[in-house]
Amino acid sequence: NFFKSYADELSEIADRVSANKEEYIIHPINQYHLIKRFATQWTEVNQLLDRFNRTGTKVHKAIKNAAHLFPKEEDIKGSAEGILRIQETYNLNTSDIAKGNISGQYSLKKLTTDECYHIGKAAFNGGLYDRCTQWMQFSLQRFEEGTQNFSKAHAEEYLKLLTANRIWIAPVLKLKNCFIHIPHTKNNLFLLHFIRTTENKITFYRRRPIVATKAHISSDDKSYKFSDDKKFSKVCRGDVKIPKHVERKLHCYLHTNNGNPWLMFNPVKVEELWDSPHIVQFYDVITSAEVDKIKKLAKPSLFRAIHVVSDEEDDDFQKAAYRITKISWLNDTSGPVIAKLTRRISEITGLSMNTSEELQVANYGVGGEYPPHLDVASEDEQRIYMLDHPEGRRIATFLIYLSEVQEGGGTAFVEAGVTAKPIKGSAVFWYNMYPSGDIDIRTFHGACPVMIGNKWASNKWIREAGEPFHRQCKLDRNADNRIF
Ligand SMILES: O=C(O)CCC(=O)C(=O)O
Ligand SMILES: [Fe+2]
Repeated sequence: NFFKSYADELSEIADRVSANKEEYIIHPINQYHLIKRFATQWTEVNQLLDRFNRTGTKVHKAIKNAAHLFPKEEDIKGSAEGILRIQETYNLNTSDIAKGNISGQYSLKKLTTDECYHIGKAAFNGGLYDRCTQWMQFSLQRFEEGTQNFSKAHAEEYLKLLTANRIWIAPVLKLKNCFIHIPHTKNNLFLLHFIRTTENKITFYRRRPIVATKAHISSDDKSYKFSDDKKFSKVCRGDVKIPKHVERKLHCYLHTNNGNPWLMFNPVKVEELWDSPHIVQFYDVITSAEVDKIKKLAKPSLFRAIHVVSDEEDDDFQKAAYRITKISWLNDTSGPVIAKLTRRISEITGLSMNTSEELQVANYGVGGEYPPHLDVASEDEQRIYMLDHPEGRRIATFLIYLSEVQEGGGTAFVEAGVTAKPIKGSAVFWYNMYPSGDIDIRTFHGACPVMIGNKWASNKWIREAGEPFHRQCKLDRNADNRIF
Protein backbone atom coordinates (compact mmCIF):
# COMPACT_ATOMS: atom_id res chain seq x y z
CA ASN A 1 0.00 0.00 0.00
CA PHE A 2 2.82 2.37 0.84
CA PHE A 3 4.55 1.70 -2.49
CA LYS A 4 1.33 2.10 -4.38
CA SER A 5 0.32 5.39 -2.82
CA TYR A 6 3.84 6.77 -3.16
CA ALA A 7 4.04 5.67 -6.80
CA ASP A 8 0.66 7.33 -7.48
CA GLU A 9 1.83 10.51 -5.84
CA LEU A 10 5.03 10.55 -7.89
CA SER A 11 3.35 9.88 -11.20
CA GLU A 12 0.84 12.63 -10.53
CA ILE A 13 3.70 15.05 -9.86
CA ALA A 14 5.65 13.78 -12.87
CA ASP A 15 2.61 14.30 -15.14
CA ARG A 16 2.13 17.85 -14.01
CA VAL A 17 5.82 18.75 -13.96
CA SER A 18 7.23 17.07 -17.04
CA ALA A 19 6.38 19.99 -19.30
CA ASN A 20 8.33 22.47 -17.26
CA LYS A 21 10.79 21.08 -14.75
CA GLU A 22 12.67 24.36 -14.38
CA GLU A 23 9.50 26.20 -13.40
CA TYR A 24 8.71 23.54 -10.81
CA ILE A 25 12.11 23.54 -9.17
CA ILE A 26 12.48 27.31 -8.73
CA HIS A 27 9.48 27.58 -6.41
CA PRO A 28 10.62 27.37 -2.77
CA ILE A 29 7.65 25.23 -1.67
CA ASN A 30 8.19 22.76 -4.53
CA GLN A 31 11.87 22.60 -3.59
CA TYR A 32 10.94 22.00 0.03
CA HIS A 33 8.71 19.10 -1.04
CA LEU A 34 11.35 17.68 -3.37
CA ILE A 35 14.03 17.82 -0.68
CA LYS A 36 11.64 16.14 1.75
CA ARG A 37 10.88 13.35 -0.68
CA PHE A 38 14.56 12.57 -1.07
CA ALA A 39 15.48 12.98 2.55
CA THR A 40 12.64 10.91 3.98
CA GLN A 41 10.36 9.08 1.56
CA TRP A 42 13.09 7.45 -0.55
CA THR A 43 14.80 6.33 2.63
CA GLU A 44 11.51 4.79 3.70
CA VAL A 45 11.27 2.99 0.36
CA ASN A 46 14.77 1.69 0.91
CA GLN A 47 13.97 0.44 4.41
CA LEU A 48 10.86 -1.37 3.19
CA LEU A 49 12.79 -3.05 0.41
CA ASP A 50 15.31 -4.21 2.99
CA ARG A 51 12.56 -5.50 5.24
CA PHE A 52 10.93 -7.53 2.50
CA ASN A 53 14.24 -8.81 1.19
CA ARG A 54 13.87 -7.09 -2.17
CA THR A 55 17.49 -6.07 -2.06
CA GLY A 56 18.37 -7.26 -5.57
CA THR A 57 15.78 -5.15 -7.34
CA LYS A 58 16.60 -2.37 -9.78
CA VAL A 59 15.06 0.31 -7.60
CA HIS A 60 16.99 -0.87 -4.54
CA LYS A 61 20.28 -0.73 -6.45
CA ALA A 62 19.44 2.72 -7.78
CA ILE A 63 18.72 4.01 -4.29
CA LYS A 64 21.87 2.43 -2.83
CA ASN A 65 24.02 4.02 -5.54
CA ALA A 66 22.57 7.47 -5.11
CA ALA A 67 21.78 7.55 -1.38
CA HIS A 68 24.96 9.43 -0.50
CA LEU A 69 23.79 12.28 -2.74
CA PHE A 70 20.34 12.55 -1.17
CA PRO A 71 19.54 15.60 0.94
CA LYS A 72 19.54 14.96 4.68
CA GLU A 73 17.32 15.99 7.59
CA GLU A 74 19.38 19.16 8.02
CA ASP A 75 18.60 20.10 4.42
CA ILE A 76 14.88 19.94 5.15
CA LYS A 77 15.49 22.21 8.11
CA GLY A 78 17.64 24.48 5.94
CA SER A 79 14.92 24.78 3.36
CA ALA A 80 12.25 25.52 6.01
CA GLU A 81 14.59 28.26 7.24
CA GLY A 82 14.93 29.49 3.67
CA ILE A 83 11.15 29.84 3.44
CA LEU A 84 11.16 31.81 6.71
CA ARG A 85 13.99 34.03 5.49
CA ILE A 86 11.97 34.85 2.39
CA GLN A 87 8.91 35.50 4.54
CA GLU A 88 10.79 37.84 6.89
CA THR A 89 12.57 39.79 4.15
CA TYR A 90 9.62 40.27 1.83
CA ASN A 91 6.86 40.50 4.47
CA LEU A 92 4.85 37.57 3.14
CA ASN A 93 1.63 36.36 4.76
CA THR A 94 1.78 33.04 6.56
CA SER A 95 -1.61 32.13 5.11
CA ASP A 96 -0.39 32.78 1.55
CA ILE A 97 2.74 30.68 1.99
CA ALA A 98 0.73 27.85 3.60
CA LYS A 99 -1.39 27.83 0.44
CA GLY A 100 1.78 27.62 -1.66
CA ASN A 101 1.46 31.22 -2.86
CA ILE A 102 4.80 33.03 -3.04
CA SER A 103 4.43 36.41 -4.68
CA GLY A 104 1.45 35.26 -6.76
CA GLN A 105 3.06 32.04 -7.97
CA TYR A 106 1.60 28.81 -6.67
CA SER A 107 3.44 25.62 -5.81
CA LEU A 108 2.14 22.28 -7.04
CA LYS A 109 0.91 21.33 -3.56
CA LYS A 110 0.08 23.39 -0.54
CA LEU A 111 1.78 22.82 2.80
CA THR A 112 0.41 20.01 4.95
CA THR A 113 -0.35 19.98 8.68
CA ASP A 114 3.03 18.60 9.66
CA GLU A 115 4.91 20.85 7.23
CA CYS A 116 3.32 23.96 8.74
CA TYR A 117 4.24 22.52 12.13
CA HIS A 118 7.87 21.99 11.12
CA ILE A 119 8.23 25.49 9.69
CA GLY A 120 6.68 26.78 12.93
CA LYS A 121 9.26 24.85 14.89
CA ALA A 122 12.07 26.33 12.79
CA ALA A 123 10.58 29.78 13.46
CA PHE A 124 10.61 29.07 17.20
CA ASN A 125 14.22 27.92 17.10
CA GLY A 126 15.17 31.08 15.25
CA GLY A 127 13.47 33.21 17.90
CA LEU A 128 10.59 34.23 15.61
CA TYR A 129 7.88 33.65 18.21
CA ASP A 130 5.02 35.46 16.53
CA ARG A 131 5.69 33.63 13.29
CA CYS A 132 5.79 30.37 15.22
CA THR A 133 2.32 31.10 16.62
CA GLN A 134 0.96 31.77 13.13
CA TRP A 135 2.48 28.61 11.66
CA MET A 136 1.16 26.47 14.51
CA GLN A 137 -2.30 27.96 14.02
CA PHE A 138 -2.16 27.05 10.34
CA SER A 139 -0.98 23.59 11.21
CA LEU A 140 -4.09 23.13 13.37
CA GLN A 141 -6.30 24.62 10.70
CA ARG A 142 -4.99 22.12 8.15
CA PHE A 143 -5.59 19.40 10.71
CA GLU A 144 -9.22 20.44 11.00
CA GLU A 145 -9.47 20.10 7.25
CA GLY A 146 -8.71 16.46 7.94
CA THR A 147 -5.63 15.97 5.84
CA GLN A 148 -3.49 13.44 7.65
CA ASN A 149 -2.27 11.44 10.58
CA PHE A 150 -0.62 14.09 12.66
CA SER A 151 -0.78 14.50 16.37
CA LYS A 152 -2.17 17.95 16.85
CA ALA A 153 -0.93 17.91 20.42
CA HIS A 154 2.52 18.98 19.14
CA ALA A 155 1.26 22.21 17.64
CA GLU A 156 -1.03 22.86 20.61
CA GLU A 157 1.93 22.49 22.95
CA TYR A 158 3.81 25.28 21.18
CA LEU A 159 0.76 27.52 21.14
CA LYS A 160 0.23 27.02 24.87
CA LEU A 161 3.87 27.81 25.57
CA LEU A 162 3.76 30.96 23.52
CA THR A 163 0.45 32.22 24.90
CA ALA A 164 1.55 31.64 28.48
CA ASN A 165 4.79 33.56 27.96
CA ARG A 166 3.43 36.31 25.73
CA ILE A 167 3.22 38.87 28.53
CA TRP A 168 6.93 39.12 29.11
CA ILE A 169 8.40 38.52 25.63
CA ALA A 170 7.96 42.05 24.32
CA PRO A 171 9.43 43.97 27.29
CA VAL A 172 12.24 41.45 27.61
CA LEU A 173 13.15 41.82 23.96
CA LYS A 174 13.57 45.51 24.65
CA LEU A 175 15.65 45.02 27.78
CA LYS A 176 17.81 42.35 26.19
CA ASN A 177 20.70 42.08 28.62
CA CYS A 178 18.67 42.59 31.77
CA PHE A 179 16.54 39.49 31.48
CA ILE A 180 19.22 37.20 32.76
CA HIS A 181 18.47 38.57 36.22
CA ILE A 182 14.82 37.59 36.16
CA PRO A 183 14.31 35.13 39.03
CA HIS A 184 13.25 31.50 38.53
CA THR A 185 15.00 31.41 35.18
CA LYS A 186 16.18 27.87 35.67
CA ASN A 187 12.67 26.58 36.04
CA ASN A 188 11.42 28.11 32.87
CA LEU A 189 12.50 26.05 29.88
CA PHE A 190 11.04 28.52 27.49
CA LEU A 191 12.97 31.39 29.03
CA LEU A 192 16.17 29.34 28.87
CA HIS A 193 15.58 28.68 25.20
CA PHE A 194 14.88 32.34 24.63
CA ILE A 195 18.11 33.36 26.33
CA ARG A 196 20.09 30.85 24.34
CA THR A 197 18.80 32.00 20.96
CA THR A 198 19.11 35.66 21.86
CA GLU A 199 22.62 35.20 23.19
CA ASN A 200 23.69 33.40 20.05
CA LYS A 201 22.61 36.48 18.12
CA ILE A 202 23.22 34.94 14.74
CA THR A 203 20.18 33.03 13.72
CA PHE A 204 19.36 31.99 10.23
CA TYR A 205 17.21 35.01 9.53
CA ARG A 206 18.60 37.77 11.71
CA ARG A 207 21.75 39.23 10.31
CA ARG A 208 24.24 40.60 12.76
CA PRO A 209 24.64 44.36 12.48
CA ILE A 210 28.11 45.15 11.26
CA VAL A 211 29.93 47.95 12.98
CA ALA A 212 32.60 49.75 11.04
CA THR A 213 36.00 49.35 12.59
CA LYS A 214 38.06 52.51 13.03
CA ALA A 215 40.07 51.60 9.97
CA HIS A 216 36.92 51.66 7.88
CA ILE A 217 36.37 55.28 8.63
CA SER A 218 38.20 57.96 6.79
CA SER A 219 37.30 61.15 8.64
CA ASP A 220 36.68 62.02 12.28
CA ASP A 221 33.49 60.02 12.41
CA LYS A 222 34.38 57.37 14.98
CA SER A 223 31.07 55.73 15.61
CA TYR A 224 29.61 55.00 12.25
CA LYS A 225 27.22 52.11 12.49
CA PHE A 226 25.85 50.42 9.44
CA SER A 227 22.13 50.26 8.99
CA ASP A 228 20.47 47.28 10.50
CA ASP A 229 18.83 44.26 9.06
CA LYS A 230 15.48 46.02 8.67
CA LYS A 231 16.94 48.52 6.24
CA PHE A 232 18.48 45.72 4.16
CA SER A 233 15.07 43.99 3.90
CA LYS A 234 13.42 47.28 3.03
CA VAL A 235 15.88 47.96 0.22
CA CYS A 236 15.47 44.36 -1.02
CA ARG A 237 11.69 44.87 -1.19
CA GLY A 238 12.21 48.06 -3.17
CA ASP A 239 10.43 50.09 -0.48
CA VAL A 240 13.02 52.86 -0.53
CA LYS A 241 12.19 55.53 -3.10
CA ILE A 242 15.01 57.17 -5.05
CA PRO A 243 14.91 60.89 -4.14
CA LYS A 244 14.09 63.19 -7.06
CA HIS A 245 17.37 65.12 -6.81
CA VAL A 246 19.30 61.85 -7.24
CA GLU A 247 17.02 60.50 -9.96
CA ARG A 248 17.64 63.61 -12.05
CA LYS A 249 21.36 62.81 -12.13
CA LEU A 250 20.97 59.20 -13.30
CA HIS A 251 21.29 58.47 -17.01
CA CYS A 252 21.59 55.67 -19.51
CA TYR A 253 24.23 55.95 -22.20
CA LEU A 254 26.55 54.09 -24.55
CA HIS A 255 30.18 53.83 -23.54
CA THR A 256 33.31 53.27 -25.63
CA ASN A 257 35.87 53.98 -22.92
CA ASN A 258 37.38 56.91 -24.80
CA GLY A 259 37.29 55.26 -28.19
CA ASN A 260 38.74 51.92 -27.14
CA PRO A 261 38.94 49.89 -30.40
CA TRP A 262 37.21 46.91 -28.81
CA LEU A 263 34.24 49.07 -27.94
CA MET A 264 34.07 51.48 -30.90
CA PHE A 265 31.73 49.33 -33.00
CA ASN A 266 30.04 47.66 -30.09
CA PRO A 267 29.70 50.20 -27.29
CA VAL A 268 28.58 48.92 -23.91
CA LYS A 269 25.19 49.98 -22.57
CA VAL A 270 25.43 51.73 -19.22
CA GLU A 271 22.72 52.53 -16.69
CA GLU A 272 23.62 54.63 -13.69
CA LEU A 273 22.06 53.16 -10.53
CA TRP A 274 23.40 55.75 -8.08
CA ASP A 275 25.45 58.89 -8.31
CA SER A 276 27.45 59.01 -5.09
CA PRO A 277 28.84 56.40 -4.61
CA HIS A 278 28.80 55.98 -8.35
CA ILE A 279 27.26 52.58 -9.14
CA VAL A 280 26.55 51.52 -12.72
CA GLN A 281 25.04 48.52 -14.45
CA PHE A 282 26.40 47.40 -17.84
CA TYR A 283 24.17 45.40 -20.17
CA ASP A 284 25.07 42.54 -22.50
CA VAL A 285 28.63 42.16 -21.32
CA ILE A 286 28.44 38.41 -21.83
CA THR A 287 26.44 36.19 -24.22
CA SER A 288 24.10 33.39 -23.27
CA ALA A 289 26.45 30.82 -24.84
CA GLU A 290 29.36 32.16 -22.75
CA VAL A 291 27.21 31.98 -19.61
CA ASP A 292 26.46 28.32 -20.33
CA LYS A 293 30.17 27.59 -20.75
CA ILE A 294 31.06 29.32 -17.48
CA LYS A 295 28.37 27.43 -15.55
CA LYS A 296 29.60 24.17 -17.05
CA LEU A 297 33.17 24.93 -15.99
CA ALA A 298 32.09 25.98 -12.49
CA LYS A 299 29.63 23.18 -11.69
CA PRO A 300 32.09 20.36 -10.87
CA SER A 301 33.94 22.48 -8.33
CA LEU A 302 31.06 24.28 -6.60
CA PHE A 303 31.39 24.13 -2.82
CA ARG A 304 29.35 25.61 -0.03
CA ALA A 305 30.45 29.10 0.87
CA ILE A 306 31.13 30.24 4.40
CA HIS A 307 30.64 33.88 5.21
CA VAL A 308 33.05 35.53 7.57
CA VAL A 309 31.16 37.59 10.09
CA SER A 310 32.74 40.34 12.12
CA ASP A 311 32.05 39.97 15.80
CA GLU A 312 30.56 43.05 17.38
CA GLU A 313 32.04 42.68 20.83
CA ASP A 314 35.66 41.78 20.40
CA ASP A 315 36.18 42.71 16.79
CA ASP A 316 37.41 39.22 16.23
CA PHE A 317 36.29 37.21 13.23
CA GLN A 318 33.87 34.38 13.34
CA LYS A 319 32.71 32.04 10.69
CA ALA A 320 28.99 31.63 10.25
CA ALA A 321 28.00 28.60 8.28
CA TYR A 322 25.06 29.96 6.33
CA ARG A 323 24.47 27.10 3.93
CA ILE A 324 22.89 29.19 1.29
CA THR A 325 25.44 29.83 -1.44
CA LYS A 326 27.77 27.63 -3.41
CA ILE A 327 30.87 29.07 -5.02
CA SER A 328 33.67 28.09 -7.33
CA TRP A 329 36.79 29.87 -8.67
CA LEU A 330 37.89 29.93 -12.32
CA ASN A 331 41.10 31.37 -13.74
CA ASP A 332 42.10 32.39 -17.24
CA THR A 333 43.50 28.95 -17.96
CA SER A 334 40.23 27.27 -17.01
CA GLY A 335 38.96 27.99 -20.52
CA PRO A 336 39.19 30.56 -23.35
CA VAL A 337 35.80 31.94 -22.31
CA ILE A 338 37.26 33.08 -18.97
CA ALA A 339 40.35 34.71 -20.50
CA LYS A 340 38.14 36.52 -22.99
CA LEU A 341 35.83 37.76 -20.24
CA THR A 342 38.77 39.01 -18.17
CA ARG A 343 40.01 41.01 -21.17
CA ARG A 344 36.53 42.40 -21.80
CA ILE A 345 36.23 43.57 -18.16
CA SER A 346 39.54 45.37 -18.62
CA GLU A 347 38.35 47.07 -21.84
CA ILE A 348 35.09 48.21 -20.25
CA THR A 349 36.50 49.43 -16.94
CA GLY A 350 39.86 50.68 -18.20
CA LEU A 351 41.52 48.84 -15.32
CA SER A 352 44.37 46.36 -15.41
CA MET A 353 43.58 42.72 -14.69
CA ASN A 354 47.18 41.94 -13.71
CA THR A 355 46.38 41.88 -10.02
CA SER A 356 42.71 40.94 -10.21
CA GLU A 357 41.35 37.83 -8.52
CA GLU A 358 40.18 34.72 -10.29
CA LEU A 359 36.55 34.77 -11.36
CA GLN A 360 34.26 33.71 -8.55
CA VAL A 361 31.07 31.94 -9.64
CA ALA A 362 28.23 31.74 -7.11
CA ASN A 363 24.97 29.83 -7.11
CA TYR A 364 22.15 30.66 -4.67
CA GLY A 365 19.37 28.19 -3.78
CA VAL A 366 16.11 28.49 -1.80
CA GLY A 367 16.18 31.68 0.20
CA GLY A 368 19.85 32.03 -0.74
CA GLU A 369 21.33 35.34 0.28
CA TYR A 370 24.58 37.07 1.19
CA PRO A 371 24.12 39.37 4.19
CA PRO A 372 25.27 43.00 3.85
CA HIS A 373 29.01 43.53 3.85
CA LEU A 374 31.88 45.48 2.30
CA ASP A 375 33.93 43.71 -0.36
CA VAL A 376 37.07 45.50 0.73
CA ALA A 377 39.06 44.59 3.83
CA SER A 378 39.64 47.20 6.50
CA GLU A 379 43.18 48.50 6.99
CA ASP A 380 43.55 46.31 10.08
CA GLU A 381 42.44 43.24 8.18
CA GLN A 382 44.71 44.10 5.28
CA ARG A 383 47.68 44.21 7.63
CA ILE A 384 46.83 40.66 8.66
CA TYR A 385 46.19 39.46 5.10
CA MET A 386 49.09 41.36 3.52
CA LEU A 387 51.17 38.24 2.99
CA ASP A 388 48.29 36.50 1.26
CA HIS A 389 47.42 39.57 -0.78
CA PRO A 390 50.46 41.62 -1.76
CA GLU A 391 48.32 42.85 -4.66
CA GLY A 392 46.46 45.07 -2.20
CA ARG A 393 42.81 45.51 -1.41
CA ARG A 394 39.71 45.16 -3.58
CA ILE A 395 39.59 48.53 -5.22
CA ALA A 396 36.55 47.67 -7.38
CA THR A 397 33.90 44.99 -7.93
CA PHE A 398 32.58 43.80 -11.28
CA LEU A 399 29.54 41.66 -10.45
CA ILE A 400 28.07 39.74 -13.39
CA TYR A 401 24.61 38.16 -13.35
CA LEU A 402 24.66 34.78 -15.06
CA SER A 403 20.91 34.23 -14.73
CA GLU A 404 17.62 35.99 -14.34
CA VAL A 405 15.85 35.57 -10.99
CA GLN A 406 12.05 35.46 -11.17
CA GLU A 407 11.52 37.13 -7.77
CA GLY A 408 14.04 38.58 -5.31
CA GLY A 409 17.78 37.96 -5.48
CA GLY A 410 18.80 41.53 -6.29
CA THR A 411 21.92 43.21 -4.96
CA ALA A 412 20.90 45.76 -2.34
CA PHE A 413 23.10 48.77 -1.62
CA VAL A 414 21.87 49.43 1.87
CA GLU A 415 23.23 52.93 2.40
CA ALA A 416 22.17 54.23 -1.01
CA GLY A 417 18.81 52.46 -0.79
CA VAL A 418 18.96 51.02 -4.29
CA THR A 419 18.73 47.41 -5.50
CA ALA A 420 20.35 46.19 -8.73
CA LYS A 421 18.13 43.77 -10.60
CA PRO A 422 19.71 40.51 -11.68
CA ILE A 423 19.43 40.65 -15.46
CA LYS A 424 21.23 37.86 -17.26
CA GLY A 425 24.34 39.07 -19.08
CA SER A 426 24.50 42.39 -17.22
CA ALA A 427 27.07 43.48 -14.65
CA VAL A 428 27.10 45.92 -11.74
CA PHE A 429 30.30 47.88 -11.22
CA TRP A 430 31.48 50.15 -8.44
CA TYR A 431 34.62 51.29 -6.61
CA ASN A 432 34.98 50.09 -3.02
CA MET A 433 37.61 52.74 -2.26
CA TYR A 434 37.73 56.51 -2.68
CA PRO A 435 40.43 57.92 -4.96
CA SER A 436 42.29 58.79 -1.71
CA GLY A 437 42.57 55.10 -0.83
CA ASP A 438 40.04 55.37 2.00
CA ILE A 439 37.35 52.74 2.11
CA ASP A 440 33.97 53.85 0.82
CA ILE A 441 31.62 52.50 3.45
CA ARG A 442 28.65 53.70 1.41
CA THR A 443 29.20 50.65 -0.82
CA PHE A 444 27.83 48.39 1.95
CA HIS A 445 25.73 45.84 0.06
CA GLY A 446 24.27 42.34 0.16
CA ALA A 447 22.55 39.76 -2.03
CA CYS A 448 18.81 39.72 -1.22
CA PRO A 449 17.23 36.31 -0.62
CA VAL A 450 16.12 34.55 -3.78
CA MET A 451 12.34 34.31 -3.56
CA ILE A 452 11.63 32.34 -6.72
CA GLY A 453 14.44 31.19 -8.98
CA ASN A 454 17.94 29.86 -9.20
CA LYS A 455 20.48 32.66 -9.10
CA TRP A 456 23.91 32.52 -10.69
CA ALA A 457 26.27 35.45 -10.24
CA SER A 458 29.97 35.99 -10.75
CA ASN A 459 32.43 38.37 -9.10
CA LYS A 460 35.61 39.78 -10.54
CA TRP A 461 37.45 41.65 -7.83
CA ILE A 462 40.05 44.13 -8.98
CA ARG A 463 42.88 44.84 -6.56
CA GLU A 464 44.74 48.10 -6.05
CA ALA A 465 48.36 47.19 -6.82
CA GLY A 466 47.80 46.88 -10.58
CA GLU A 467 46.09 50.24 -10.98
CA PRO A 468 48.48 53.16 -10.32
CA PHE A 469 48.60 54.03 -14.03
CA HIS A 470 44.94 53.39 -14.74
CA ARG A 471 43.32 55.08 -11.84
CA GLN A 472 45.21 57.89 -10.21
CA CYS A 473 45.11 58.33 -6.48
CA LYS A 474 44.02 61.74 -5.26
CA LEU A 475 45.39 63.58 -2.27
CA ASP A 476 42.01 65.18 -1.62
CA ARG A 477 40.14 63.00 0.83
CA ASN A 478 36.82 64.42 -0.29
CA ALA A 479 37.35 63.49 -3.95
CA ASP A 480 34.58 61.13 -5.08
CA ASN A 481 34.64 58.34 -7.64
CA ARG A 482 33.31 58.82 -11.11
CA ILE A 483 33.39 55.66 -13.19
CA PHE A 484 33.33 57.55 -16.51
O1 LIG B 1 25.30 38.08 -5.60
C1 LIG B 1 25.12 39.27 -5.31
O2 LIG B 1 24.12 39.87 -5.65
C2 LIG B 1 26.14 39.97 -4.47
C3 LIG B 1 27.25 39.09 -4.00
C4 LIG B 1 28.27 39.82 -3.21
O3 LIG B 1 28.08 40.90 -2.77
C5 LIG B 1 29.59 39.18 -2.98
O4 LIG B 1 29.77 38.03 -3.36
O5 LIG B 1 30.47 39.85 -2.42
FE1 LIG C 1 29.91 41.81 -2.12
